[in-house]
Amino acid sequence: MKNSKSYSLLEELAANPYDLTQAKALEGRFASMKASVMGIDYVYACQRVNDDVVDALQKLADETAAVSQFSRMMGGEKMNKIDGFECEDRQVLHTAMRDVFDDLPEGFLSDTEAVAGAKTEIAKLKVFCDEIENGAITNAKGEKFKEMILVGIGGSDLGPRAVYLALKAFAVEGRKVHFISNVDPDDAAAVLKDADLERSLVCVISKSGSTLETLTNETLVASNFEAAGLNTKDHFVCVTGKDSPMDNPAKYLRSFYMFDYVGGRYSVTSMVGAVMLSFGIGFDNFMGFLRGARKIDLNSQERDVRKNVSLLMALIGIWNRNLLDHETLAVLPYSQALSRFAAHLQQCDMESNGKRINRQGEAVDFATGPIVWGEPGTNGQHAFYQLIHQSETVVPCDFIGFAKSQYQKDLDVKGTSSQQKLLANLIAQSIGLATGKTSENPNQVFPGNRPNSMLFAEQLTPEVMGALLALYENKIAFQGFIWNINSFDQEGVQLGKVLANEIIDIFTGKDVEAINAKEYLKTLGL
Ligand SMILES: O=P(O)(O)OC[C@H]1O[C@](O)(CO)[C@@H](O)[C@@H]1O
Repeated sequence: MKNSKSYSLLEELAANPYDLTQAKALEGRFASMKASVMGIDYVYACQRVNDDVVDALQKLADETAAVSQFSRMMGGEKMNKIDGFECEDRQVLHTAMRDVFDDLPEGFLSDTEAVAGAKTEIAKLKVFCDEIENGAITNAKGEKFKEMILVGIGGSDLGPRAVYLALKAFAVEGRKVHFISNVDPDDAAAVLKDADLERSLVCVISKSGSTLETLTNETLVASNFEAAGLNTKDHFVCVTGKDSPMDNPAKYLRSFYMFDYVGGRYSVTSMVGAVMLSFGIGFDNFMGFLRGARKIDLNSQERDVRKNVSLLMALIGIWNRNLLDHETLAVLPYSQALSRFAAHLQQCDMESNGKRINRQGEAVDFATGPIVWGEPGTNGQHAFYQLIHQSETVVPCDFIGFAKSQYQKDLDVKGTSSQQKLLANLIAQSIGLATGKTSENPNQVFPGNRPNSMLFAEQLTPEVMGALLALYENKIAFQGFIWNINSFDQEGVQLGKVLANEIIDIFTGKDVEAINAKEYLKTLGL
């Protein structure tokens, strides 16, 4: 990236970025600095960019063939690899999981085999959902299932949980979903205390079928079912990779598959999210969610950066990270339903782009993925916004908002509804961070020039949620393509797993060297 012509141009432009604090700085920018897709507006008026910067970013996208790389990924080219080194060496086809609507425009790429695999699993799922609905599948007493406990961690928990919470307003009447992820026994204990086991399905999710936390929790939950006199085969379904250690259909009421070309953190639109979401919010709503994601995948193949929203988000992220040197990105949804969305994006982005070598195995000479974090507004305003407004650290922010609430249950208090109050705060924060405020009192000076964007839609529906998810997934992929890093492996989490297993061996009395671990345990009295 750094030796491209467009990057030199961007460096020149970055010496004097657009000053959002000057008089009338925002005038006329809201209408012109907006890209829209599926009724979702991405407003970047409060970013430190002008048309010259956006043009240079377009050149960077062109020079790095970002869109072509994305299309080739969708077509099944192996994108998960490091040339010349041992690596996963795989295709990256989470987009095929939503390429199931027979809507391929001419000239667009698709991987027919992966699409066929996705369709097969969706068809199996539809049958399963109907059987639960019409009572063909029940508990031993012939009663219908009304709860589901999802057991999984990382990509097998964060995304599905974030989306379920986002769409809980659309829950099937009388149904509930619980989540167990942490190997902390209190996580499972708290859920099992509240769940009606007799009327519960358990959905165990692990792509590898070998994740310590998930296997431990599966056994723990199963022991509770057995203690209650329930046969786990009547209640447990699994989602796993074909031929993984968990691929044992005889053990489960139903087995669904995900594929090695779908990365864990990109798996929400595969069976990983599908089984639970179809149970919790209904099969049709799940398909609406998929449709939203699919529409964004198609938009992501648009060359013009002012029309390709994911690409624009990616490039503005690169401007902030590499040219303006901002280390983090706060995702701030003004929607309680999106309470776990930032946590999901944290994994999706940081596990993907927290890398320091390129796809040829050489060290990169620039920063890659930002630290991603966030909480819903207005709650966050009363917690960490002080730092965002007035500290030395500049934190770029992505605001997310909706014109209408989901439940449409609101009350006018002192002339405005709660939704209006929420929106007033959202817009106020975006402007305030950008423009800042002068004062005679140094303690009341707001420096401004805190870059932020806004993603805004009419209402958080299943389709809009699918779109939001794909906007960020594709943004992350675009950044990886432009940085020339592999966004699809996660070697960085392996070391911790190996070391934890060594310590588990110490606990079980095995003879391992692990001197540091032994001393550490002794200090802690363990
Ligand atoms: O689905 P699995 O194989 O249990 O993996 C769970 C998670 O563990 C990781 O491999 C690393 O934490 C994630 O990438 C993945 O989402």
